[in-house]
Amino acid sequence: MGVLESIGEPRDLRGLTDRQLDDLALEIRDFMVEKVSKTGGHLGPNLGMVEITLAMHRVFDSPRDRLIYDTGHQAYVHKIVTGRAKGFDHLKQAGGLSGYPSQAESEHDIVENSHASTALSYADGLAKAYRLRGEDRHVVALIGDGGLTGGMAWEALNNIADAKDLKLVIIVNDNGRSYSPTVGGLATHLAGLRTNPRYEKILDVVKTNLGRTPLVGAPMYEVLHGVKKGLKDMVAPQGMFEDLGLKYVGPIDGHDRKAMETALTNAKAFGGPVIVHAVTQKGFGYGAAEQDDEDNFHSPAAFDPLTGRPTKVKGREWTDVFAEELVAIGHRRPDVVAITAAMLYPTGLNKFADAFPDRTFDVGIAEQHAVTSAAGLAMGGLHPVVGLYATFLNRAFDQVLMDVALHKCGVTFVLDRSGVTGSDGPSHNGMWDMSILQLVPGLRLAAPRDGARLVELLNEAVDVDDAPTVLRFAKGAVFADIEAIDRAGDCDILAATGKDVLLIGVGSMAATAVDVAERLGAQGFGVTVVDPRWVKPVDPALIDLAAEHRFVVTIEDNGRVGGCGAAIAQVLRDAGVSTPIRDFGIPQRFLDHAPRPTVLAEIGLTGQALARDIIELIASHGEDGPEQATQPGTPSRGASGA
Ligand SMILES: Cc1ncc(C[n+]2csc(CCOP(=O)(O)OP(=O)(O)O)c2C)c(N)n1
Ligand SMILES: CC(=O)[C@@H](O)[C@H](O)COP(=O)(O)O
Ligand SMILES: [Mg+2]
Repeated sequence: MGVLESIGEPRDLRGLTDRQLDDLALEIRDFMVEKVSKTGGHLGPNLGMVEITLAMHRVFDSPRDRLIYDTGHQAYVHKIVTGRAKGFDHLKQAGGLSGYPSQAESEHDIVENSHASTALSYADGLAKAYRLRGEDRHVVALIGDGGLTGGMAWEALNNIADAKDLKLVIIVNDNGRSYSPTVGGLATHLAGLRTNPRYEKILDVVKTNLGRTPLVGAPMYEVLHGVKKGLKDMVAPQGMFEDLGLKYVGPIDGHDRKAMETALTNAKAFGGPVIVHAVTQKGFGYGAAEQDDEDNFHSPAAFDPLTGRPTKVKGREWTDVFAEELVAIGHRRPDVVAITAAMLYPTGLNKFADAFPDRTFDVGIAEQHAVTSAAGLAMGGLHPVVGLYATFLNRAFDQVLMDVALHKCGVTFVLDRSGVTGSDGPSHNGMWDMSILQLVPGLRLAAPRDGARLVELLNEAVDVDDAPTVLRFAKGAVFADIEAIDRAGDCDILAATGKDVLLIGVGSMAATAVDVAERLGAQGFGVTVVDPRWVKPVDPALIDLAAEHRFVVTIEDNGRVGGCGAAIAQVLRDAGVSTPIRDFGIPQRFLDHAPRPTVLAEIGLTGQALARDIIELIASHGEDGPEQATQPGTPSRGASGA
């Protein structure tokens, strides 16, 4: 039996010998490669976290001491040593282990939000609470070098630097990468600390004299071992952390568990805020991940553990269509530039960067800065395209509102992973953008239904130079093109079999709307399916169309509250159109992790469920059947919207 099987809780780590702990580290790495190769997940970040996590749980007493993981994608080892190894067969699956910390799973977990750069703020608050309540508890916040490029982290550090008596240990897990190499002055500074020749020289002196120092006894060895391994603030190059007034310990080899334990033990004993700078390698211990320079192992899908190659061939994705079209636009529009917030490859902007390196800006995990910098770029005569995941735009809402829209800047935001993403859990669903962006005066919002419309709408968006424009599309395989059979205003008519129901399918839900129309047609109901293309502002053509139908139904892969359906209902009300309207979307709650199709079925956003609900809606209005005979011809067929 291996050591891993004997670990049911962190206390089981305390009695292990160094040899057993080294064996455990190897077993954990093999375990994660084997399990994640089947389920997919954040393998690269977690392979770099083995020794650090073992040291954290051996030095601190979780859950009395609180361990917080920034972004939370690197907490697999934490889950393994807190009794959840068996859950990895169902990692990120419906009812299975979450890919992030989860309070429902364990008393050892506290922060579930997967948005980066938040850990130090949580830690600041928690440590203050324990101090005020007189509780002798430590807070340990682990943050990556990428997470440290986020503004919130510096807001927290500014406060923590002043709080000398907070029992707070910050571990900077510096692997030099977010997805891609971490950028900016901070990354350069951290690299400087890692490779400072003065630090290396001192270490050599200590190392070579250690054996010959006549006075060296056991205690001295420990001290000097500590110095060699990083407890050397007297020799540390003057870093910005110390300039801030923060005690800094490091850099330390984050794969040397004993060195980490020594540093954490001393940091704990210090009794005030300490930064422990650990240097690790993303993917450490698994060759394919160590050599990964295109982010393939940050969050891989299932792969062959022997070769590291994906087991499923990915089809053409929404991201690919966007990436290719933006390069084409870039060739004809020298004013178009691109901004990424440390996600060059995941957003597809790596293609634009290859073609136009001087016109591509990676600002680090700094969405607020990305948006306002884009406003500056627009004020300077350029047209920025900001590529983000939809959920991460949430934190830059004020910048969109007051820095871009107020100044009527021509900035285009392209929101990937919009709608239900599913497996990455509640904080990763892109389900709020079409609600919050409704509030922004002058902003134009488009939701392409397929690849052809993505190309069309992206070109229309970059031609708008006096207002923010937004495109949003789902995660994964791009949907098959659905051609329009007619136009009404700027809207595409996808089916027209009668006037019982005007079915407005937004973006990825247009294909589902076509499916619903077919199901309703089979029950004799006549349906007009409309894809608005631009959902904000509401197209006036929808007012006339609504007035001509018995019912209006909207379907969107976004929260119902404040979504497109709500906006359309308001416009119809204001126009005096009394046609009953019902909006379908994501209910206002945090959705548990599960694959996208599973979540869509659970919340009723499938063709079958919607058709059933619409028939019930019609019946609830005291009208039981179709009023008009269904006109001949069936709607054009689209792919399923799942
Ligand atoms: C606000 C926000 N923006 C973007 C992301 C996407 N994201 C997830 S992990 C990651 C890189 C994190 O880098 P780092 O903090 O260095 O951790 P590492 O993966 O290197 O351990 C990014 C950009 C996010 N989770 N939150
Ligand atoms: C933790 C994080 O925010 C990212 O790593 C995210 O999990 C990646 O999502 P995709 O797999 O959809 O690119
Ligand atoms: Mg990193």
